[in-house]
Amino acid sequence: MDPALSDDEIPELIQPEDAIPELVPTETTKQEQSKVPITIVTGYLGAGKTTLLNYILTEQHGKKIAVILNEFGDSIDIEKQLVVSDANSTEAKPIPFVPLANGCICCSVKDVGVAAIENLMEQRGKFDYILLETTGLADPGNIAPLFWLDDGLGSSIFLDGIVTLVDAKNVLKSLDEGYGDDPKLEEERGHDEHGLLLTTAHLQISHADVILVNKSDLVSEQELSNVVERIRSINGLAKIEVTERSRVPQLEGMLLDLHAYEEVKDADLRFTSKGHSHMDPTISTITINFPPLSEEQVDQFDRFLRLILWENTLPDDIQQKPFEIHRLKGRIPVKDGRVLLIQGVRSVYETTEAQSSNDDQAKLVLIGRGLDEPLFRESVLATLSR
Ligand SMILES: Nc1nc2c(ncn2[C@@H]2O[C@H](COP(=O)(O)OP(=O)(O)OP(=O)(O)O)[C@@H](O)[C@H]2O)c(=O)[nH]1
Ligand SMILES: [Zn+2]
Repeated sequence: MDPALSDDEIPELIQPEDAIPELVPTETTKQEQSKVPITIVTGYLGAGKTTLLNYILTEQHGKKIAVILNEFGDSIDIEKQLVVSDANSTEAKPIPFVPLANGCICCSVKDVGVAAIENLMEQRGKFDYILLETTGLADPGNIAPLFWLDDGLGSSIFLDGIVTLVDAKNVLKSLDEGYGDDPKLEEERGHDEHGLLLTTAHLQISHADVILVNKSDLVSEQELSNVVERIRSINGLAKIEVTERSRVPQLEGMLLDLHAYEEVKDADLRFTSKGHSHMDPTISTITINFPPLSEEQVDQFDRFLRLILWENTLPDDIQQKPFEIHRLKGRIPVKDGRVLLIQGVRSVYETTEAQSSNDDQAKLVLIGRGLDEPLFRESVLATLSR
């Protein structure tokens, strides 16, 4: 396990006031060599998660993959079963989970979860990859920041991305009515001022980097395209793939090596430019384009980000309705030639820099609840003109 870091050794992930750390391509390569990527797999009961994991464990991918099934995020009951696959076996071998000696209940899920995985690697040797399957009701927005943040704390694992499986036959019903088996939880998340329910299905879709629309054999082509359109309107950033029996056409980029929390590439933002209608009343993706920033505007823009992510409000409170941001990505060119690359999940965000680019417009993409695109655009422009 990593030796404890003293306070001044802990790298700050959020450092709006400080100098922005430089993102150089070698950084990623270095990280990938020394750290183990983790993909979080979410999806409601019966959507096909186990089918997906079995498929992966029997595919010849030449990787040693640990599959962790647990109640993560919903309870401290950290894990039930661990399955490790390696290149030479087609048989998934469950191994007993060794609890942490100091895994007491009052520790945060973060400490317990990340430390447990590290502990496991110490005992079993390093894996090439970790897949963490969450329960049907887990909100990935609570889990993702834990792994992402811990990456900055010298952890030996890093968050590669989130994959959400949906059941093509039932997902529209889930979005409209919730999963129905935990009314209390959905009641807590609440209805907005229009009486719209924020369901677990919404949360699993809005945080996803890849969405597998599974059980496509059970719906007609028309139903399938309705499902895809609805999902796209919620999450304009994710890759969407239609599957049967969870058979993804390739593992790389669909399940493994997603690089979803690394450098924001122009291509990552491409889907969102197509102008999708806001079919889902609860959650939508909005895109804001604006001109490159002057150096003086960089601070103003950062203040804007902090306000919308940390205070859930727009400057001058011009949007009275409450909103909620689940995911954020942006490429913001600065007139001095830099490009700011912004990644966020819930209230956690990170700004890195790339040198020079072809971006002639800044592009900020937000996924969340109650986001009013024209108001946000107006607000960004007003902020920058101060
Ligand atoms: N028709 C059809 N059935 C599928 C498909 N994918 C999975 N199934 C079946 O659906 C059932 C549920 O699949 P699982 O993989 O167990 O779903 P899960 O998400 O892992 O469910 P839990 O692990 O219980 O949370 C199983 O009987 C699968 O064989 C599909 O594409 N089409
Ligand atoms: Zn404790």
